[in-house]
Amino acid sequence: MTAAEPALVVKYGGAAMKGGRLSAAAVRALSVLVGGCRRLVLVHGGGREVTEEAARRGLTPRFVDGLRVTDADMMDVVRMVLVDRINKDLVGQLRSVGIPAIGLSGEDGGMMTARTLRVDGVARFGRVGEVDAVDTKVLTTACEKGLVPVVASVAPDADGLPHNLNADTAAAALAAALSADQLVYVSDVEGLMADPADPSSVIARMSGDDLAALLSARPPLGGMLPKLSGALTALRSGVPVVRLVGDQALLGACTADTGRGTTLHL
Ligand SMILES: Nc1ncnc2c1ncn2[C@@H]1O[C@H](COP(=O)(O)OP(=O)(O)O)[C@@H](O)[C@H]1O
Ligand SMILES: CC(=O)N[C@@H](CCC(=O)OP(=O)(O)O)C(=O)O
Repeated sequence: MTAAEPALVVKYGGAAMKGGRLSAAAVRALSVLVGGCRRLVLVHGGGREVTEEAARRGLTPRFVDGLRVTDADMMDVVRMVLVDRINKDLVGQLRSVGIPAIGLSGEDGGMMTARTLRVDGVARFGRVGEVDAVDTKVLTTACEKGLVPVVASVAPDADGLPHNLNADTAAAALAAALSADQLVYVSDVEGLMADPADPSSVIARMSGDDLAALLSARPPLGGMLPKLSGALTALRSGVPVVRLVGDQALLGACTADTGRGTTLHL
C-alpha cells in the first residue's frame, strides 16, 4: 500500500455511539472496508461522554457556536475521555473482531498541531484549537503496515499545550491532508435535513457552492455546523465527495452512491 492508494476518512460521532462503542453495523462496515486495498482512517468524537464526565466532576459544560468552551480543568476531562478512554475502548472493540486498529491522537508522532482558536483576536473558547498543520507520515506509515489509525481529536499547540479540536474539523483536516477520495461523517441522523424535526426531509445531494451559500445564511444547525464547515473545507481542498450518513448506511456510503444520506460534492 502506498500514499497514492485511495484514502477514506470516516468520522464516527459520539452521538452514534452507545456506551462509548461503535454500533455493530459500523463494525461490520469497517471490517469490509479494511479488507479493500485503501488507506482507512477512523476519527472519533465523544462530545456527549465528555459532557457526562464533566457533570460528574461538577463542571458545567458551555458551548458557543457548537464548540465546547474549554478551560484547563475541562481540557483534562476532554483528554481523559477522548484519548484515554474512548480511543482505547474503540481500538479494543475493533481489534476484538480482527481489525488491526492503532490508537492515536494529534499528540502522537506530530500528526496534528493546533493553534488557539481566536475570534477577532480573542481566545473566547479557551483551549479550543483549530488545525494548524497535519503531518500525514504517521498515518501513512501505519496504513502501509496494514494498521487502521483510530484518531482522537486532541492536538498540541507549538508549545506542546494540548488543545481540544472539534472532531468533525479534525476529520476534515486529515481528509484534506491525505488527499482522501472520500470523507464520511457518521452521526445519529441519516443526513442533513431540510427540517431537523422531520427525518424524511434528508437532502440527498448538495454542491459545494450551495453548501457555501447555506453556511453564509447562518441558519441554526447545531451539531451539523462543524460537519458542514468541515465538508466545505474538505471539498475546497480537493476531497471530491463528503457524505453524511447514519451508522446503518456507512458501508453503502463508502462503496457506492446508494442514495442514502446526504452527498456533498464539488
Ligand atoms: N438540519 C439538520 N439536519 C440534521 N441534523 C441536525 C440539523 N440541525 C441540527 N441537527 C442536529 O445535529 C445532531 C448531530 O450532531 P452532533 O450531536 O454533534 O453529532 P456527532 O456526535 O455525530 O458529531 C443531530 O442529532 C441533530 O439533532
Ligand atoms: C471543540 C469541541 O467542541 N470539541 C469537541 C470534541 C469531541 C467531539 O467533537 O465529539 P462529537 O463528534 O461527538 O461531537 C467536544 O469537546 O465535545
